[in-house]
Amino acid sequence: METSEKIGGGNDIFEDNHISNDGSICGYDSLHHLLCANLKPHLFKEVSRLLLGMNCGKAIETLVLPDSAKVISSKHDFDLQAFRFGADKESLREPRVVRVGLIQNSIALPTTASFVDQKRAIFQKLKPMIDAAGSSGVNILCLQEAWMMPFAFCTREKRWCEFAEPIDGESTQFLQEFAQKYNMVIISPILERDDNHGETLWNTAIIIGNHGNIIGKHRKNHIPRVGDFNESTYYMEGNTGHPVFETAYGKIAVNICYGRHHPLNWLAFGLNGAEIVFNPSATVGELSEPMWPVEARNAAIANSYFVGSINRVGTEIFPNPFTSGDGKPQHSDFGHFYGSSHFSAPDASCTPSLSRYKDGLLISDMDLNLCRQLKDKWGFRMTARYELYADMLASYLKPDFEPQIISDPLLHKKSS
Ligand SMILES: NC(=O)NCCC(=O)O
Repeated sequence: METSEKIGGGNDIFEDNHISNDGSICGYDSLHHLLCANLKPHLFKEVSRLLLGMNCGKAIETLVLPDSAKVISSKHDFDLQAFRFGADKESLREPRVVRVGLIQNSIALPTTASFVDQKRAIFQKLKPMIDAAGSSGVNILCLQEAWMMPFAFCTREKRWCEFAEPIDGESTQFLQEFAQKYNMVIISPILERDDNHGETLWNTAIIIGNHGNIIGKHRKNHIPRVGDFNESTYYMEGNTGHPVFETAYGKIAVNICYGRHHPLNWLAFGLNGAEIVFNPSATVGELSEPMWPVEARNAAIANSYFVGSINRVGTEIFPNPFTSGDGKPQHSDFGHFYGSSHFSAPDASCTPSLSRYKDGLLISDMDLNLCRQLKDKWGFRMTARYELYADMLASYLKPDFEPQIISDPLLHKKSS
């Protein structure tokens, strides 16, 4: 197919490069829907087998949600999808099914509104979405990276630091009520201000327990220095290691956004025993979209755990134009945050993604027994050569490290 050929056929909103103005791909809100609408059913089934994998030998099943959740989603116009990952029946262990939710959202007011109003409006927008999760019986809910503010870190302007909050600040208090009301663990990624350490800033995920208590926090390990992601102007690499939080519903961890490009970061959460790792993110189409469906799925496979990937949606326009030292003309937005939140499972299956341009709540049941079943089947944990990797890393860290390269002796021989 020619690259300029229109996959969906003759829609005026398409541009030659297939990126439409409304954030959709060729007028569809996800790749899944694009393929479903344009492939014959038997082709769509086969393509889905490869793109979404198989869970226990079957295509991933959808889950029926209570009408109350559907009513809230149509009233507030957000995407609502639900699936279920099964596991094989075991003789000695009962299934360990948890219901997990991911929320993706755009900001609620222009970035020129007062900071107080912007934050309040995001709270208002999230209320019905969290209620829909709660009334659907979600046990663990994760929000997107820095959910309580616009992702202003492209600008390098320091005034956005005002959005930062202590661990027990207003965003946490707002969510604690829902955690208690719905007996739900909530992961809240915020811009943190650490008052006890000189009022420094961090990019932090707070884990709120199902009784509304704060279980702990994790700070983003890897800070991007790519494109407009000028985050290192605001905060440093995290100092909390790779904690796994044992909650009422399973062992969970948080790999914040750019950390998903680092396989050893994923590995460390696995070594500490995580069964579900969340990847709350803020990333844009031009930069990372081809990587998005690959990295989380690979991490789930390699580490025998579930991954919940969340990305914000929409285009956020900032008052003052900025540049990022990459030769691009000055501009006032990051580009389009493409949503597409989804779950990946250790058996290489994954859910379809939420919309590329709409707020959304994605829910999935997952039987955590699948993690050990995959360890037993593929033996990745058992066959890994940690002692070799440890030696390699120890030697790499030495200033006199030399790469282990064995050159073809004929390479540098002078021709006679
Ligand atoms: N928020 C963040 O770390 N974004 C970096 C860009 C990316 O990793 O896709």
